Amino acid sequence: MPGGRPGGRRRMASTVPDSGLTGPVDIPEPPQPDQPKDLKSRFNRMRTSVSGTVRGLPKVARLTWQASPTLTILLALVTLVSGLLPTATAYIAKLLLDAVVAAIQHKGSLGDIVRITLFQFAVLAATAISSAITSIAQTLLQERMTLTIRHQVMDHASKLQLAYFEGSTSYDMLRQAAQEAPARPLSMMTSALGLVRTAITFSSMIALLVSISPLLALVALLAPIPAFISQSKYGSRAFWLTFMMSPIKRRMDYLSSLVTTDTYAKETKLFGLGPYFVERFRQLGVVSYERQRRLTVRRNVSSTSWGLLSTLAGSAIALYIALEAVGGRLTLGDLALYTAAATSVQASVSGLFTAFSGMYENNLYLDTLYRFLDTSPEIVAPATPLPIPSTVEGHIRFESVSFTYPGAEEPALDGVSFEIRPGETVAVVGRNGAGKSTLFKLLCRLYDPTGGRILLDGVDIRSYDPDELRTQISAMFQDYVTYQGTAAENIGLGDLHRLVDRPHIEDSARRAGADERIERLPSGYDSPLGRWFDQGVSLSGGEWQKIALARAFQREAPILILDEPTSALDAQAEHDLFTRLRSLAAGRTTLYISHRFSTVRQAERILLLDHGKVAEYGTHEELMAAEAGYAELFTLQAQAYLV
Ligand SMILES: Nc1ncnc2c1ncn2[C@@H]1O[C@H](COP(=O)(O)OP(=O)(O)OP(=O)(O)O)[C@@H](O)[C@H]1O
Repeated sequence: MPGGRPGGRRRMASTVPDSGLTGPVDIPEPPQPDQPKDLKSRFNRMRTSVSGTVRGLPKVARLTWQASPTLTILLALVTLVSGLLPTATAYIAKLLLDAVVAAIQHKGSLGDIVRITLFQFAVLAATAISSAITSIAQTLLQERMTLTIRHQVMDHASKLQLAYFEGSTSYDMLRQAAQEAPARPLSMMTSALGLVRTAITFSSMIALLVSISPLLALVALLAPIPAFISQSKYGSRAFWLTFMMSPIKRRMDYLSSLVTTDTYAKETKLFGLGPYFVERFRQLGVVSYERQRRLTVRRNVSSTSWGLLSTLAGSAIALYIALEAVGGRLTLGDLALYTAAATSVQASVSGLFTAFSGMYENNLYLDTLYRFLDTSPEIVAPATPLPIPSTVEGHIRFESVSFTYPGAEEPALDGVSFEIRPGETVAVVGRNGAGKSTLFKLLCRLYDPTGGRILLDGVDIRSYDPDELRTQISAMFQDYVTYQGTAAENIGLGDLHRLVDRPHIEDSARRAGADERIERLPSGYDSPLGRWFDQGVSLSGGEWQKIALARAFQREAPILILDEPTSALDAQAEHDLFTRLRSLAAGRTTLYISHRFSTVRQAERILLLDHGKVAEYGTHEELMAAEAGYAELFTLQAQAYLV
C-alpha cells in the first residue's frame, strides 16, 4: 500500500518531509533541475540519456531471452518484417493507381490491376498476421517475465536483513521493485523493437522517395523537425511532472488509505476524522489537478503549434507535387506515394520519440530493480561457517554488546554484558525503550551488534550460518504475525518440518493454552482464521496471541525467547501459561520479557535494563535485597494491587 502500512510503525517515505495531515496543501514544487539551456548542453544531456538507456538494453534482452528464447526470436522477426510493410503498402498503392491511370488511357491491362490487387491483399494479410503474432508473443512474454521478476524480487527480499525493511528509502526501493518493475522489461523491449521497426519503415520510405525525387525525400525528412523539437522539450517535462507530483500523490494515497483501510477505520470513526481526511484529500486533489492541467495544456498547445508548421510544409510540398503531376512530370501514383510517405515519415519521427522516451522511463524503473537485486544481504554466513553442534546446550553470553539502529543517534544497547547458564530461565525487564526487544533481536541475529559479541556455547554467533542459528531458537515477538490461514497452518508454520504434523500441532496448541478455543471453532484446526476468508473466524487479541505462542512452541529448540508473551492474555490464562512454562522451559534456556512483576519473579534470574545498559542482574531475592531499581518497580506494582 503506498504511503503507509496498516498497523505499521514505519515513517513516510523520505521524499515526504511531513505527513501532509496538517499544514499548507500547496506543497512547493521541487525546483526544476537547473541545467544550462544552450544547444551544446542540451545535446550532451540527450547523449547521456540515450547512452544510459541503450546501456540498459542488453540486460533487458537477457531477461526476455531467459523468459523464452522462441518468443523473443519470433517477436524480433515479426518486428523486422512489419517495419517494411507500411512502405510496401504505400508502394503498392502507387502501383495500383498508376496501373488504373494506364488502363484508363488504354496503355495498361486489367491483368496488371488484378496482379497488383492480389499482391496488395498479400501485404495486408501479412500486416494483420504480424500484428496478431506480435500481440500473442507480447502477452505470453509479459506473463513469463512478470513471474520471473517477481520470483527474483521475492527470493532476494527473503535474504535481506531486517534493517533493510525498516529504512524508508530501502523499503521504497523494494516496493518499487516489487510493484512497478515486473511490467517494465517487456515494455522496454517492445519500445526498443518498436524503435527498430519505425527506423526500418522510416529508412525504407526515405529510400523509396529518393527513387522518385531526392528533393522530395529531403523535404519529407526535414518537415517533421519542428514537431520533433517540441515533443522532445515537453517529453522531458513529463518526467519532471511525475517527479514533481509525487509528494502530493503520496500524501493523497496516505489520506485515502487512512479512510479506506480496515485497521484504521475504527480510530478514524471514533475520533470523527473521516470528513477531515476527506477534505484534505480534496484540497490536495485540487492542487494536483491544477498542476497537471497547466502542464497538459501548455504541452499540447506548444506541440500542436509546432506541429502545424510541419503540416504547412507538408501541404506546400503536396501542392508542388500535384502541380508537377498536372504538368506530367510526376505520375498520380507518385503523388499518392508521396502523401503516404510524408504521413508515414512524420508518424515515424514522433513514433521514434515516443518509443525512446518510453524506453528512457522504463529504464529508470529497471535501474531501481537492478539496484535492488544488486543489494547484498548484510547478515550472511561467513565464508566457512561453523556447523551448529548437534546438541546446543544454550549457554548464552553477551560481552560488551552495543547496538545503534541505522540512522539513530543514541545506542539502543550500550556495553551490555551478562551470562545465562544452559537451561536457565531469565526475565528481562525495564522501562519502555530500554532495549529489551533489541536484545532479543540481536540474539536471533536479526541485526549484528555494532560493538562487542554474543556467544552461544562459547562461540561467537556470527561464526554460524544465521539460518542454522535460528533453527536453534523458538521465538515469539511482540508484533507477531496473524497468518490468513487455518488454525493448524498458523501453528504449523513455526516448524516447516512439522507443517502438517497434526498431533504435534495439537500438542503445541495445548502447551500455549490455545487448544480449547481451536476445538470450539466450526472446523476445529482446519478453520480458516482472519477476514480474508469468507468463512474466516475473527479471533480476539488474546486468542491470536495464544496461537502465536503455539507457533513458537511448535519448534522444539534449545533456546526459547518470548517477548511479552502474555500482554494480551487474561489473568487466568497468564497464570496458567507461567505455570506450564516451568515444564515447557525444562532443559531449554528461556528468556522472556514481561512488564508484570508477578510473572517476572518466577524466573530464576532477572535482568533489568535501563537506557540500554544492564542496571541489575540476579535472582528476585537478590534484587529485592539490593533495594534498587528492580525493588522499586516491584514494590510500586505490588502496592497498586494492594490498595
Ligand atoms: N527498528 C528500529 N529502528 C530504529 N530505532 C528503533 C527500532 N526499534 C527500536 N528502536 C529504538 O531503540 C530503543 C529500544 O527499543 P526496544 O524495542 O528494544 O525497547 P523495549 O525495551 O523492548 O521497549 P518496550 O517495553 O516498549 O517494548 C528505543 O528507543 C526505540 O526507539
